[in-house]
Amino acid sequence: MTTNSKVRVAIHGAAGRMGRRLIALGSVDKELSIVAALEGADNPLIGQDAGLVAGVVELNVPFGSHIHTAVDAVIDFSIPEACLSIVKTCVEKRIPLVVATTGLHEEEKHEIRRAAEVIPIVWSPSMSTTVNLAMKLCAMAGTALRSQAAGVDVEIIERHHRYKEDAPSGTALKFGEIIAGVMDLPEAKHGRHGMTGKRPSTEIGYHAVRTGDNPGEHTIVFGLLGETLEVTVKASNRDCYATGALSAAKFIAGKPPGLYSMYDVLGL
Ligand SMILES: NC(=O)C1=CN([C@@H]2O[C@H](COP(=O)(O)OP(=O)(O)OC[C@H]3O[C@@H](n4cnc5c(N)ncnc54)[C@H](OP(=O)(O)O)[C@@H]3O)[C@@H](O)[C@H]2O)C=CC1
Ligand SMILES: O=C(O)C1=N[C@H](C(=O)O)C[C@H](O)C1
Repeated sequence: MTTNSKVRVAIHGAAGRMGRRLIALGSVDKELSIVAALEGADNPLIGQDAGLVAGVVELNVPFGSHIHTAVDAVIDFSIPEACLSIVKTCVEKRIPLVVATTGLHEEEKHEIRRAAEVIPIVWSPSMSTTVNLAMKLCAMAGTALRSQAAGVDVEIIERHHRYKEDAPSGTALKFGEIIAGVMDLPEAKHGRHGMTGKRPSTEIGYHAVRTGDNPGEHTIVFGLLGETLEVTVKASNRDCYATGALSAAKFIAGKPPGLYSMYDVLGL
């Protein structure tokens, strides 16, 4: 299934911010080889060498819009519509897949779950080790604090670069889902404005900040009366997501069909 025991990886959304870091870091990873760099058919970089565009050596891998070679895993960092299209391709070709794209609607998420009945998929809104560890810590905090007599207010604040198109981040929503599950907080409140009234005890508040080139920060606030716990995790560049996704590709190649998380990849 692999050539010279290297995992053959295709990057989908390869010319994007994340795609370029995946090409750059993947090109120096001895355990894998980047064999395809996929973009939309009308992308102006089609035909150009992915390594040169990513700022590393020539890889002899031109940007293209279809998979023409043997591939052990695809990594997707694109946009929701394109993500669903590569999910379909991977199902047809029975290729293991890593899904990192966020901003998916419920129906699109449902398609990913259905695809995982046929192919193995790692699906996570954050490939970062410290973000996934912070999720574990927040599950622990939520469990420990859920029966506080005076109540606990959970607010999630995320900061990202000005180019980000979805809000709140997929990671913020995942933090919320995990905490809602352990603390039984069924309502989501996205920002506040005007005469909002007293804060209900049943909600999680989400706040999305968009500034400059921030590669991603999340702060989860557990507010009690008299004291506050905050869990903060910050990326200083995108390589934490790229290295996590490359590890996920190595993990998923050759696995049986099913839905896997970064907890599985990282052994958390
Ligand atoms: N799970 C995680 O750890 C992380 C997830 N993300 C998520 O990954 C996604 C991408 O982020 P980022 O790299 O910053 O975004 P970019 O906009 O920089 O990259 C997206 C890329 O996808 C390309 N694309 C558009 N249509 C298609 C298509 N039909 N087929 C193939 N490629 C296509 C875009 O091309 P074009 O410019 O021509 O439209 C672009 O190059 C976002 O959803 C983001 O939230 C980001 C970081 C970490
Ligand atoms: O768009 C980004 O940049 C990021 N998106 C992901 C998300 O929405 O959670 C992960 C990371 O925070 C960077």
